[in-house]
Amino acid sequence: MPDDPEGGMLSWDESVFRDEHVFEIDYVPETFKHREGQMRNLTYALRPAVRGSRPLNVMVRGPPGTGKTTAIQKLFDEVGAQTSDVRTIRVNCQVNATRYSVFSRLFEGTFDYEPPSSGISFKKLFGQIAEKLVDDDRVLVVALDDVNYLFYENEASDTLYSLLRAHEEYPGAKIGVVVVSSDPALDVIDELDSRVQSVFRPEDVYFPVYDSPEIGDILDERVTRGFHDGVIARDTLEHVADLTADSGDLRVGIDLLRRAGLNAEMRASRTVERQDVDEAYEQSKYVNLSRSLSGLTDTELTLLEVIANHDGEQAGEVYDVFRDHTELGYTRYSEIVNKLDQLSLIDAEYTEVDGRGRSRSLSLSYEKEAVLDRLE
Ligand SMILES: Nc1ncnc2c1ncn2[C@@H]1O[C@H](COP(=O)(O)OP(=O)(O)OP(=O)(O)O)[C@@H](O)[C@H]1O
Repeated sequence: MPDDPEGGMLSWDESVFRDEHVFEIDYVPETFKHREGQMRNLTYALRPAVRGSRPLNVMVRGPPGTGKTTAIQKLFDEVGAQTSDVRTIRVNCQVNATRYSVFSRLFEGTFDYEPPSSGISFKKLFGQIAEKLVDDDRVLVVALDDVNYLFYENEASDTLYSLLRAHEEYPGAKIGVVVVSSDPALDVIDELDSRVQSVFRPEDVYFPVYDSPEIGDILDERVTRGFHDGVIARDTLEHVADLTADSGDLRVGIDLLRRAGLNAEMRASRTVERQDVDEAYEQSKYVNLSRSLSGLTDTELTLLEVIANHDGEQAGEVYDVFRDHTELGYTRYSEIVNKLDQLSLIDAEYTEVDGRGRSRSLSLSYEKEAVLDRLE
């Protein structure tokens, strides 16, 4: 309860925050600790591009919230500072999950305007990007961030094939690819068609989860920039680091700091206490869930809701309910089930059903209320 004698919240011009923006999702940190080795390997792979040659392809892997996207952003900034002869484009495959949509994004990055909305063929789209590259004598480095989403949609092989063999159709086109996967269960190379495997031999760069001391160290810098002096005590920050280490996702910690700060303000306190952190954790522990949900289509969300209300039932029974909401056939339904499973939103486990052989039972990976609350 308020520990301010006046009661109520801190007044509008009082705040625990010096700069709340450093806790926002799109903030690119000034320093990037504990990733020196990864940055070195990435720089090594891209160095040829700065000299005008095709760079080495790279496969970046690691669980969510381990700094992969940040590394790419830092690296692309550094390349941009060196030369304007390399074009670097990061594609978020959660948003651009088909080959056509990846290339639309590349078109936009190349020409600074979107491709015609009336639609042009993939071949034309590709041709214009490649010709521009050759005309400008530039090297293109494409980062396919969260590439696992291309696999869920069965678009990964076609997309990579087009990028990796561009120089055959468009002589002089120099393209390097950095694929970034955050799905530990996905064997990227293994899942590609053999025609892609034969041309894709990437350098491997791995991002392990940060341990608690590393998390504390990284968050300490946000605290210094984001909060006024003395707002959060050392042992409270260590508590934040420990909670974050449980999930391994640094996003949890950043979200925790922000929410804990807001909770402190709500109590009209100028300091963030352990209770603020613990209350905040009830929301922050779901940042990954919220992020996964934000990338789903309406149909996928509908199916997830049906599964939430029929937790643990057989796939066939769930489909009967789902069919009341959509026109989709069973094949497409199974594909969506697979995607939700790969995203670790559900567990689709094969079980024996009496007299009917094997069937999958579908159960939620999170508490039902946590999912339903976020679907509203
Ligand atoms: N070493 C670091 N120093 C400072 N901030 C970091 C560091 N590593 C990660 N972050 C921060 O943690 C958050 C998550 O990092 P990032 O988006 O790079 O992770 P990711 O591995 O790409 O995650 P995902 O696989 O889910 O896309 C970002 O807000 C980023 O600023």
